[in-house]
Amino acid sequence: MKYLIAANWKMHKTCAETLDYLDKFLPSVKDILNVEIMIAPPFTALSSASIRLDAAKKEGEFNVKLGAQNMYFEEKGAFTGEISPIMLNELNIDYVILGHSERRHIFKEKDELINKKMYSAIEHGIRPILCVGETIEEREQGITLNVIENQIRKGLAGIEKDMPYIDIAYEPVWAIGTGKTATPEQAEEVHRFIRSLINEMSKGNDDKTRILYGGSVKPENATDLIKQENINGFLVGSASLDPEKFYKIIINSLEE
Ligand SMILES: O=C(CO)COP(=O)(O)O
Repeated sequence: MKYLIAANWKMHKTCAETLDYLDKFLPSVKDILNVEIMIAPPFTALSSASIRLDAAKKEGEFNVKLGAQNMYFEEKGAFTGEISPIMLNELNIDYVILGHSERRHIFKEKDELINKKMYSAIEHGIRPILCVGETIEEREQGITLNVIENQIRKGLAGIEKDMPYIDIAYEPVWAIGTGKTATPEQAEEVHRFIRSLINEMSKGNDDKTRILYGGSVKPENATDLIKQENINGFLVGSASLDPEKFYKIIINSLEE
């Protein structure tokens, strides 16, 4: 299984800034083929980024994929402000991030909605990354693993058989954008739990599913985190906004 190092830019970068980033970033990773790299810019920059990546692909072997940060589950209709899987298919989007903690907490997305989106993404050939994670209050109450199990069971309800087309990101809410990273041991404890849960749910068919860690990943902590047996890549927020830092995270992850 190739590890996945993914960038979630959140609500950062215009089209022009995205193209400028790709001009700097793409040449630096052109020979890195043993890890998969994904970038998820905002919706407005997806079309330009898709054209730019397509051109790069034609120039040679290439390992950078494009992701969306969200999508709606319907194909079309009266859903003001939403983006459909068909629209993402047109732009050759490979991945979609679903159930991110900012979607859950700021926009009040519930597990049932996230499950419909997961189902729809798989139906349309877009690989979903299901994000899960506990708040600091939940960690302090000692219910971290219950929260994670609940989010995964509800998020994957009815699609356990599709595990080979799904990745999961563990992002503790208290570590996102705070500079506080889970220690490698804290992260590994949850990742090990997720691995055994999805192994059980999919009846052993989980070897193509990567479990990514997200939450204040930086070049300085990437090596120790990726050494953990059940950490199969990263979902990086703020440090991915700088092409050099994101490149260093990738390089530091490869050393192990
Ligand atoms: O939410 C994240 C990625 O999806 C993590 O964000 P930070 O890397 O900024 O903590």
